[in-house]
Amino acid sequence: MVHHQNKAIREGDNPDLTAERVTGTFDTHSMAAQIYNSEAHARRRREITEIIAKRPELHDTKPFPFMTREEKILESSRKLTLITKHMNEIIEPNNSNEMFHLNNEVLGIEGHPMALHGIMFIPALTAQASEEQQKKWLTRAINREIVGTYAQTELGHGTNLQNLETTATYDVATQEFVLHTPTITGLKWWPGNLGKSSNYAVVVALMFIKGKNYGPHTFMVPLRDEKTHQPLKGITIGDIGPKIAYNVTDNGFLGFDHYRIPRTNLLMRHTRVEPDGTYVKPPHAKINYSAMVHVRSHMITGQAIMLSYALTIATRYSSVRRQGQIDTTQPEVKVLEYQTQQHRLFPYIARAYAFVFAGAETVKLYERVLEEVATGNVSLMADLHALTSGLKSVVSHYTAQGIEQARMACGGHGYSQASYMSEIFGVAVGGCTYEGENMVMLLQLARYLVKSASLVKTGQSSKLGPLVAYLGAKSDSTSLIDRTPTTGFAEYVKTFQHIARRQTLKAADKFFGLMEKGEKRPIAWNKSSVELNRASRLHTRLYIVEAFVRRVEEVADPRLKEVLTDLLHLHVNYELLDMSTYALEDGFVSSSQLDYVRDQLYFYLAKIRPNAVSLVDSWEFSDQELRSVLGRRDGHVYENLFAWAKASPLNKTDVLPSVDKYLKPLMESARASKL
Ligand SMILES: CCCCCCCCCCCCCCCCCCC/C=C/C(=O)SCCNC(=O)CCNC(=O)[C@H](O)C(C)(C)COP(=O)(O)OP(=O)(O)OC[C@H]1O[C@@H](n2cnc3c(N)ncnc32)[C@H](O)[C@@H]1OP(=O)(O)O
Ligand SMILES: Cc1cc2nc3c(=O)[nH]c(=O)nc-3n(C[C@H](O)[C@H](O)[C@H](O)COP(=O)(O)OP(=O)(O)OC[C@H]3O[C@@H](n4cnc5c(N)ncnc54)[C@H](O)[C@@H]3O)c2cc1C
Repeated sequence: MVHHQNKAIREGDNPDLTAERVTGTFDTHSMAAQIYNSEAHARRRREITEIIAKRPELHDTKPFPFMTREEKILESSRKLTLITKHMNEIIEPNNSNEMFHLNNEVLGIEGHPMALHGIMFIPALTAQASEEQQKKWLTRAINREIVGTYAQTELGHGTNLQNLETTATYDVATQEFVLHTPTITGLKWWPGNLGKSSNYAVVVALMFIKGKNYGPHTFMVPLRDEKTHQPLKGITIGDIGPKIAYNVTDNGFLGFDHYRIPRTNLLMRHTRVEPDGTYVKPPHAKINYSAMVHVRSHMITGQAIMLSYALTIATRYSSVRRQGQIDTTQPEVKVLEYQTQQHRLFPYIARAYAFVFAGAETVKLYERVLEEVATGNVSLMADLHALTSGLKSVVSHYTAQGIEQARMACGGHGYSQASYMSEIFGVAVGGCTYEGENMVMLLQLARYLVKSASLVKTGQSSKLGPLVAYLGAKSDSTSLIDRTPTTGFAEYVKTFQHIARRQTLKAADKFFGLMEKGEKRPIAWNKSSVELNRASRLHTRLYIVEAFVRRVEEVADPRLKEVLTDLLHLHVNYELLDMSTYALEDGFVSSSQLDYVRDQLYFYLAKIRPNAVSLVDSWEFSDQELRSVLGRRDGHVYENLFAWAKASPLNKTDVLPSVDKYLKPLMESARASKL
């Protein structure tokens, strides 16, 4: 067997796809180590994939699109039970990265009965429960003796947490909190796995002590009997019905009727209520929002992975799909040869890499903040909140757009559920809403930016944090892109900094100006909010570019460095063109400079072309994980599309009951009336 740089090559594959892999200039295992941020993790992913490949009981019994929701939940529970039983044979104990991969392979992205247990319930208990409480609940949760979720959002309120309606009123006499849902709109609504699976939840409720509202607090609440799984008395609970996607997760509703829990079920790591009702406040007012920050920090990587699923499917398929000619004297080309197809896919391949690099930095910062907060140091919480608010919004927005572009790049077959594109899109686009609606979270970042702008305007730039230090720097008068003989990334970064700084200062000026004219602060804020959110997006996109630059600078392997540098070139040119209005409006970049940027973009589309398949193969998704007929590693698309269609439940019989019952009589009566 010939040794190839692209490790996805196998004998018997579609030769069109093999031809693409042979042109790859770098080792895909080494690139996987960049993507997954360590050689060891990339290797472990492959090992886990191999273990699963050898265990048919962990495979899907039929394609997900052919199952009903009930069947999917049953199938997912079956596999969840198996992986729980055999967890220690497959992954390292308590390794959340390995667990994430195991879940994606075996259970898939549509969710499962313990999705929220791992991503929010355990993190909430870890960060917010006292040691004593952790002894009582956390070990049981980790052992899966109990199943939990995070119940915050209500029918009437998701964004505005101060106006939640669920109350937890302290009863000094019994030392209990009384949980109550006063109205329909106060029903908890949306929490994942609340509907049918969980028997506990970390519930967010407004805490009242002696008539005073202390705002949202988190409580550990038993919901269902541990033996019978029946709802406990005082609890109304159920599933909210099918959603756009993510339907294996039973998002639920929950109401309380004067439901009592002990005082000690308030999560008390940072906040306390003494038996007599004395309130001990936390070191930071938002410390109990940590489970949200946990998801926001990790979902950047999750989104990058879902974008790459779609790009892997579309890029592989574009290498085996032949349609039309470029040179009419030549045979039909692979659709990947079209510049429009490359322009549709390659900038998103670059974005997916940019997002995963930014995601790794975010998780690192999150872990640092988590450690510091545990020792009482809350100084970085605001920075982390601002960064994750911006990143979750920008990354989920472009991920959804990229997946939709990838779907359209697959033509008609992209519209078939055999592509799995609609599910990937549906799951990913949820990220624009959950963990804070994107506009709302951009406005959270904007608060931080406006404070920073105010420091700049009052001559206190030295106080700016590292993420916003550029706001205090002076711009060159014009961009130096194409004005220096060796235009490099530094000129692009300075241009993005200029654009983000100008928009931030302009939006802040608008806001401050309105207040100077007498507008009340919240009115001035609302009237400036579109401009403020533009600033947040530009700031975040600058951060993503910088994270990409930092990573490329670190890479030692020259072959990897070269292709990642190509991708970075593509990224900065594409991004600049995409935000060119901002660059042009104050003349910082001229139209002739933009022509250069455009030429560079086309140059790098062509340069990346031979590496396109290797760049998506490097994410090392198995066929089981991708669940897409179009995205198959071996490229044998057509025969498998036919097999997939034949397996459709509708094809079990030649004549459907609907035909017997309605269409046949209809046609017969139409024929009869003609006689
Ligand atoms: C397990 C690990 C695996 C590792 C492997 C890696 C792989 C990748 C993992 C992939 C993960 C994919 C996950 C997909 C799973 C899908 C599951 C979906 C689950 C969804 C769950 C939910 O949606 S839970 C509900 C979420 N809800 C929200 O987000 C609500 C949004 N609203 C808010 O957050 C708040 O209301 C608010 C922030 C908008 C306002 O809060 P509040 O009203 O209290 O604010 P104030 O106006 O009083 O104060 C503002 C002030 O507070 C500061 N602040 C706010 N939040 C924070 C914070 N968290 N930290 C620090 N500071 C904060 C804010 O900055 C303001 O400060 P000022 O100084 O006043 O400006
Ligand atoms: C797939 C999925 C899973 C979820 N899982 C959970 C879970 O496990 N647990 C849980 O508790 N919740 C969960 N949620 C709920 C989710 O967190 C909320 O839906 C989300 O925070 C948005 O809140 P909302 O629905 O109240 O939107 P709204 O706030 O009603 O948003 C509607 C519109 O109003 C705008 N808007 C609202 N407030 C402002 C403002 N202040 N300024 C400007 N514009 C504003 C928004 O931008 C948006 O355009 C989930 C949601 C989804 C879709």
